[in-house]
Amino acid sequence: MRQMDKGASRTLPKEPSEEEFYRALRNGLILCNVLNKVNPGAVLKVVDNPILTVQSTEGAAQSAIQYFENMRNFLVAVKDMKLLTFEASDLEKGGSSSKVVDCILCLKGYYEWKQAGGIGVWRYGGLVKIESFQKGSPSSLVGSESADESVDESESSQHEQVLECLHLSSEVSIEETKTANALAFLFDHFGLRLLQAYLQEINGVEELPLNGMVIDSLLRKAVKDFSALLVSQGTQLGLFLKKILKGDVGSLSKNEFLEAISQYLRQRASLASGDFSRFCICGGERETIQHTVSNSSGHEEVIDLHQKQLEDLRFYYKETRRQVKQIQADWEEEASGLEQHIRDLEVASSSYHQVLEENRQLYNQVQDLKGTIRVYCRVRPFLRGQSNGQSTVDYIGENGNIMIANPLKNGKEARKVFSFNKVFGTNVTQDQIYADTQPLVRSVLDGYNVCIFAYGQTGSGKTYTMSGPDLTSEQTWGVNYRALRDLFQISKTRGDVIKYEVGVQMVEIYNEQVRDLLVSDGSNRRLDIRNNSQLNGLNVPDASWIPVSSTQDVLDLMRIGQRNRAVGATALNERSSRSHSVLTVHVYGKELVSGSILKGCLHLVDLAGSERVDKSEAVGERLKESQHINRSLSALGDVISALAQKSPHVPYRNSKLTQILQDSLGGHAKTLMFVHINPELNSIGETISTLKFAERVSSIELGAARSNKETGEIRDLKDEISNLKEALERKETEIEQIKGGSTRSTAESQRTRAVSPFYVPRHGASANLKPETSHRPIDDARTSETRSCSSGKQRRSSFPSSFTDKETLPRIPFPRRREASRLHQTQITIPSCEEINLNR
Ligand SMILES: Nc1ncnc2c1ncn2[C@@H]1O[C@H](COP(=O)(O)OP(=O)(O)OP(=O)(O)O)[C@@H](O)[C@H]1O
Repeated sequence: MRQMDKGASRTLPKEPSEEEFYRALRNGLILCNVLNKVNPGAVLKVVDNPILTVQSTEGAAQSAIQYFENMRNFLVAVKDMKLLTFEASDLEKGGSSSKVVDCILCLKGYYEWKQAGGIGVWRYGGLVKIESFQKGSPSSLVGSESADESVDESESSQHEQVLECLHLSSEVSIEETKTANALAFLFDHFGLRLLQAYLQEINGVEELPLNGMVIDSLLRKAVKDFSALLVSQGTQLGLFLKKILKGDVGSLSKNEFLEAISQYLRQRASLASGDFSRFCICGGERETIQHTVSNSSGHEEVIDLHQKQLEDLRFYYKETRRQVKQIQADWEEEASGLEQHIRDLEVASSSYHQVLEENRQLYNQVQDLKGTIRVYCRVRPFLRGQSNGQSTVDYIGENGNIMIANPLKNGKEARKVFSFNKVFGTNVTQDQIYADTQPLVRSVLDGYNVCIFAYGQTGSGKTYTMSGPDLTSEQTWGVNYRALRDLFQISKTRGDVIKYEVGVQMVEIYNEQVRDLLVSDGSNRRLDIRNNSQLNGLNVPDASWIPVSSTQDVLDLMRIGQRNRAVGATALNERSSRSHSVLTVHVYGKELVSGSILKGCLHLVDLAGSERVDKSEAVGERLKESQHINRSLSALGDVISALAQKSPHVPYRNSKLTQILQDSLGGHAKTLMFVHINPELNSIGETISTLKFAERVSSIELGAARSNKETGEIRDLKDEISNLKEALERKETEIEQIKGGSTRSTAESQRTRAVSPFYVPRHGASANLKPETSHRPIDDARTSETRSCSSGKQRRSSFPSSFTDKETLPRIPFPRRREASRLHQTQITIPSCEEINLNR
């Protein structure tokens, strides 16, 4: 339409929307002009002044009328030409747009037929049929001509026309049936061919089971693709066919036309040789056909050439495909190789960790044999609000190394590496910390003495490790609670073999004074420390010794301890960090079959902050506290140094702290120190001195730890000795009586001995006993009957009741136990028979 009417190219956009298309057609101007091109003079009067007429309302109405004229004239003319037509309302909203399009396409087809010479019969759809123009007749339609002239025709000619019409309509219906059949056949043929081609072309369909659903979707896809192809190729097919008609020949007979098509198809078929993707009608050129017809030998050459090229292409394609497959296979092989390699590495790394762990355990065993103090270092995380701080901990190795970076120093001094048994980073949980401590704690039940103490500057996390931040949450419990819980659990599981009793003491050392933290009467008495006495295994015998049998008992006691400490705290300002707290767990066990006695002791020590006085800038009471702390910690340092140098004199007595820990540091105990560091930059000085101290501690060798176990055999030997002694004494008494002397009874001559199965007299107290038995308990748990002392009074033991005769030694309830334990301070010397004789 744009080509045929210049006005249309202005008002009708190149690719109009449906709305734009109808708006351009509504005034009928384009349609009339186009129709006059197709059939000159078809519309005699065309209204053509749209812009001027919209100037006023009156003008607009007038122009609407004129436009209506245009549309009416167009529709009448089209109807007269016996072409497809439509209603004016079809151009409005809701009208039948397909009728408008049909009309225009019909007009177009008619025009093209006319342009091609108007030969033969032209048909459009099943409704329009127009016969060729008679020579010399004006370029108007036969249909319309005959319609115009029909009025003047005679009746016979009318009759002929009716017959002709009937004949034509029957011809049309036959043709239509034939066309429908041909189309159906073609569709079957093409449909199946299409499906065939699809199945051959689509890769991967071999693996796909062809069920009804797959066939449906394949068919749908084939039909869709084919429809798209028909639409896109349809126009070009039309042009190609018209070219055949239009060419040099001008017009062809039906047979010639069909022959030309067949010839073209044959050529294309041989060219395409099965490659359907190249089979495209639009590639066909009339010239080529004609050239081919006239010059078939040249054509064969071209075909040969093309076929060769095609073969080459096929070969390259196959080769490329093979190469791609090869590369794919190589990649797969390489990937599986890499996978295997990664798996090997994983295995290697896991066995590396295993070996590392084994090494660590072996190392710990060697350390145990040497009696080296075990040192674990724990790094406190940055606290809330300090998260952006620069950490002085540069690196933590898996083998117990820690590297401290000092940004204030250069060169060698900028980085220092320290080695310990283990270093725990900031993200380590309380559970993990205890897991490494557990074996040590458990050995208490086998009769070992164990000491675990926490060292580090104020705020570095000592209390966090030993007690935990929150008593109410089991997850955050520190070593103290976990250790006791563990001891209870194991003692329960061993219940059939060993009978255990567990008791605890809790003291603090504040300003070089030892205070009982488990007192219930609020007394604040100074307590003495007894070393080497091993009276009941209690180093501070005056401190309350409370039996515990469950974790709840421990929690209750801890609360009492904390309360007693807190009392001090209000008076003395954050006392907790200014005093050393010592929780001592005593474990007594008796093997039910052998009768052996196990006696273990666990010290859990939370030391006061280790910072220097000058740094804390303390004055007054604080200064005094700091001086005491410093003194006790430096006494600890001196003890450590003396032990490290294996010096003959170790200055334990220089502080209460070292006195309490004497058995753990110098005896045959297992000792573990948790050294804590604060990663903040302003603590770097303290951090370095703390770690240096800890390294010195880790170098001390105490000698292999020894279990405090007294076997049944030893006890039997002791019984025997005691029986022999008694028999000897009886003999001596008899001799004396015979000599006519004394009337003193045997009972009177006996001196009271300690009643505890765990009692060990001070050095030299029983000098006349054989050396190997002089340090051993001289009484027997099985004969725990109290013996009368010189004053004739009965004394009672505060030891676990299960080891004493219950009839003669009732269990002493808390808090009377404390008083009872005090009784044992009285040193009772037991002279030998020789001594008795000498005295006499
Ligand atoms: N491993 C840790 N994870 C999380 N917070 C910690 C850790 N260690 C310590 N803290 C926190 O750091 C603060 C100081 O810890 P803590 O009181 O245990 O230090 P301290 O060395 O016992 O101090 P003081 O010498 O004054 O008794 C507390 O708020 C504690 O909760």
